[in-house]
Amino acid sequence: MTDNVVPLFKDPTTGTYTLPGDTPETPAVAAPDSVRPVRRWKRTARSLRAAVTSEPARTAARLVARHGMYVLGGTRITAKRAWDGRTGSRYERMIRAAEAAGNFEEAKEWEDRLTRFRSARHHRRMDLLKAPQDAVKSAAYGAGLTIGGLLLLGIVLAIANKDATWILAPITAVIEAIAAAVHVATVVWGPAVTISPWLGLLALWGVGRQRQTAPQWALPAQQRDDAGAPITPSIVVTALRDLGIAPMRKAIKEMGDAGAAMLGPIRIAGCGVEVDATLPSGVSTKEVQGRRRKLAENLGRHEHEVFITLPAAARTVRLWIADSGALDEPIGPSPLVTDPKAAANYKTGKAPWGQDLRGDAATLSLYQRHILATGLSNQGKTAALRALALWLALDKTVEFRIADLKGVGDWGMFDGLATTLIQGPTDEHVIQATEMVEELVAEMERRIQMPPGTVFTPLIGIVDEAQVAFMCPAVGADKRPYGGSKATSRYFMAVRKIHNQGRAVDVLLWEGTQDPTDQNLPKLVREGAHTRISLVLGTESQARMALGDKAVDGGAAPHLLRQDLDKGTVVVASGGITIPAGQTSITVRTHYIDDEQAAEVADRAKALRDGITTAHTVAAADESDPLADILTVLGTEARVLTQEVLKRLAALNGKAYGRWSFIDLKRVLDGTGAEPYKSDGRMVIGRDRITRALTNRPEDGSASATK
Ligand SMILES: Nc1ncnc2c1ncn2[C@@H]1O[C@H](COP(=O)(O)OP(=O)(O)OP(=O)(O)O)[C@@H](O)[C@H]1O
Repeated sequence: MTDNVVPLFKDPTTGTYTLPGDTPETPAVAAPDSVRPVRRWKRTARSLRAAVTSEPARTAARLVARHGMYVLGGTRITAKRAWDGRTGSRYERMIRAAEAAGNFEEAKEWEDRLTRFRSARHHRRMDLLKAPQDAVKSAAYGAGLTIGGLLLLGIVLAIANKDATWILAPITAVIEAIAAAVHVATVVWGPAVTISPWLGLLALWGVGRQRQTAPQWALPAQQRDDAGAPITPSIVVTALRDLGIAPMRKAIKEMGDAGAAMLGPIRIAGCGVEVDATLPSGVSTKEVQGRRRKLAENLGRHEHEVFITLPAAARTVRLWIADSGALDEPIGPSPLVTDPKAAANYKTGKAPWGQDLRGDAATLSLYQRHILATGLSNQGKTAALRALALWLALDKTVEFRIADLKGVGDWGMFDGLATTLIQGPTDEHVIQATEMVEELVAEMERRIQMPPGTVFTPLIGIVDEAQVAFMCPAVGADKRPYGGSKATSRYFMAVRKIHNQGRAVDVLLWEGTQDPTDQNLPKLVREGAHTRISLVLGTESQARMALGDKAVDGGAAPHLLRQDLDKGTVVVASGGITIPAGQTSITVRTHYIDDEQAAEVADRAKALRDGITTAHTVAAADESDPLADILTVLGTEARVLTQEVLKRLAALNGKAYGRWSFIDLKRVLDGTGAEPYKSDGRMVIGRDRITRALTNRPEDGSASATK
């Protein structure tokens, strides 16, 4: 019950109402007088508090504090400047700053300057001792010369006017001028004495305002919110000072205003700025890297908007700080989509893949490099890998064999472009993918045995969702498992062989894999790739698996990308991309090529090639039908060179035809009426003849290659 409510009680006998403590003889004393002041006090305090904490009052308080602090700060700065100008304290401060930054050479230079300043000051002071005599002498000479000069002028005027009174006229004029000046001064003096302190105050306020000496809380609302504010040297130094690294804080405090000497120039770099900071001795680059979030917050940015890398210079961190929100803006479409004439060259070209953080085009060379692309699910791994394949497909010499172990059609546009396209997630698909990779091994071994100097066409094997293969429990008839990472594991061993020897003969493997662990992405496989790409990952240990220790120690941090927000942003460690000196990786925002656009680019790539027939399974060697397979590989062409037929047969079924030569081709075609013949001086096989031979073949004539 509150103090304002007084309970009444009904007397059952009289029916009247009484106050508590009322008796007929002693009426209840009215509420004590003391109650009232207490209530009033409370009310007054409450309204006072409301008035003081109201927004207009706060704004007024801020205004007063702000301008007061400008004057105080301006006074402090002006006094300091005056003190600096008259003493050697500026030099001493620079010496301390250079020492704190560990730059002893610079400290020595400042010390020399201090010595020179002191000796010059000493000379000035000694000169000052003789100054009064000199001043008296100079005044006497000056007065004598002036009076003499004026007299001379008067004499000349007197002669000219033929009137002796002119002799003193110049002196009289000067005396009158001085009298007038004194009169003016006496009139002005009073107001000047009144106004000058205010002018002085205004000047101090101006200095304080210019140097922003008011505390943050005293600023107007729109200036108080410094999130996304432009980056200045003072913001960077303050952010570093407040990182919570004691030696850094101490060193920067000692440096005072000279703290900005730690920084290189702040350069515009794409949608942000870049600045190198040389750390004071006793502070390691790793410590700064480990406090990325705090640094970002101190800079008024989100964590993902600040990147810390290590440039070539020792004890230096390179900060790239995005303009606020700029990283959330999409980058433009891929040149592959916008330029219908885009071309590719496997050996000399670079895939136009995206933009680095500086906003420069990021291009990747795919020449003789195995690729590993890793990331959490649904973050753009397939799209990033596919964009590379689409560019490379525009070089018609490149052959693709693809196994997509997710199989929802992400690689469907390669049907009619790749020679093999396996799509599906089951063990059966893994078995086929394994056989496809084993065929790549067979082709690689065949190429290795060719005479030195032989030029090979690029053969790219792609296994997307490769973790499915490593985790496959299926075991073959020979008791060898398809998955796993044992010495008997078929997929693992085939990948290892290609990693070890494929590069030199242009048999390359690109793998896309999800959420890496030691089980679904064995160490040896991770390290066999020359180009390692990572989208966002869950942990630093996964980042190490994806990109290697060296890249992560050098600042690569895919685990700090934002899941679902940074789709398509990759961290790349590769010799195929230009990485700034000293860095071990680079962050690239890739262009997104959606399924429809991918199909258009693939159609352009198909138009460069002669009707490729894509095999959707890997045929077993003992099931092959050479005549039918020859017809398949001829596609829509009327005649094809025998060498080309052999190549296509090997691609179609490496096990059956991988080691075939012209003799084998001739053997199966002898007596069929479709034997190789000469056209324009070169041996070819004709499509019509093969079709006829197949039509005329007796029912049991589908002899296999091995029969
Ligand atoms: N470069 C990009 N920019 C913007 N969004 C992208 C980019 N790449 C991919 N995405 C988006 O991410 C989605 C998933 O892409 P993608 O299928 O390539 O991911 P993934 O990592 O391969 O997925 P999964 O793990 O399921 O195979 C796409 O549908 C698209 O919306």
